[in-house]
Amino acid sequence: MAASEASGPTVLISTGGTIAARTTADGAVPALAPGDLLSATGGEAPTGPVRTVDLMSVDSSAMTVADQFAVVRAIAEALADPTVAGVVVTHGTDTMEETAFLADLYCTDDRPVVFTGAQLPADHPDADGPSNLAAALATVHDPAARGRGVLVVAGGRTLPARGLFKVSTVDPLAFDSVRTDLPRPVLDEIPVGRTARVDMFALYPGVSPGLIAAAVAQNAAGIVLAATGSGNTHPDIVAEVSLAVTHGVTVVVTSRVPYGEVTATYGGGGGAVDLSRAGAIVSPWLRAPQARMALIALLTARAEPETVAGFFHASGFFHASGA
Ligand SMILES: NC(=O)C[C@H](N)C(=O)O
Repeated sequence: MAASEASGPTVLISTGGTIAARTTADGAVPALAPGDLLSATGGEAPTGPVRTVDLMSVDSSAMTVADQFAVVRAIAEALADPTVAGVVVTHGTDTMEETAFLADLYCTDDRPVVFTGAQLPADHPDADGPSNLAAALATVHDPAARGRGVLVVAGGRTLPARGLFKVSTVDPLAFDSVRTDLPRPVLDEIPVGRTARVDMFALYPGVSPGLIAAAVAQNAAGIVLAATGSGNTHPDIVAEVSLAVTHGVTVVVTSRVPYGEVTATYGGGGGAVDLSRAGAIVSPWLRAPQARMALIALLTARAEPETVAGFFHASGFFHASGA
């Protein structure tokens, strides 16, 4: 999309979350419509015209995969209008790393797509939502935001969706990134209808291998393991992974550690070397929540294990052999 064509409105898609929440006797719940969110910014940013889409009103921790794909489709529908300058999505922060990443997986348009949210409800005296939304709307008009895929704006910080994770339950600086220059392999068709089931487990000392067997028995198409350290676990888990792969389940290994590359370094029966030999695919940078969204998208498109492996390989950096 040429910059000159996109001089029309920004589309603001609201989905709920704390940015839209009011405090009630039963806890904070999303209640505000996108128009209310806009008025709360008090015209703080020079944003140009804004067209609103009231897509849903949910706490992001309660989002379904169908909801997440609905957000991705709403972004695509907004960008189908060539005059639209860009898109802002308001979303709960709990699972923003997942939905923003899912949107980034299908993002081939140069126009900015910016997610934002808040840590404090809209009726809190220090509510951070209005300034976050104003910053997100301003980002749409920032030439430096073009062609970068989906961005996330919170607490005065702008980060790419790919590699993002939530780092604080309450601090306005809600997010950090495993690294901000990750390659962005993209997928071409946003699926409609039923999506593949992918389960995700964190591994720990004494973890029961039965967890993996249960996922296989319940017909999971894929499993993502947030293993310890650089992708390691107990040999009994490796044995279950091997069985799962034999049953046609695609297994991806990542780490429960927030920073650093996940690599097949360790052996000893339970290391990432052993998991790889058992047929698991190593995700070098994308951590479990984002690796799971990628695996859902790939398996819904009926990707073969080689294609899945190719995606995760392309999501990392080339290492010369022996390096
Ligand atoms: N700060 C937030 O937005 C948290 C909220 N539970 C949500 O994710 O919807």
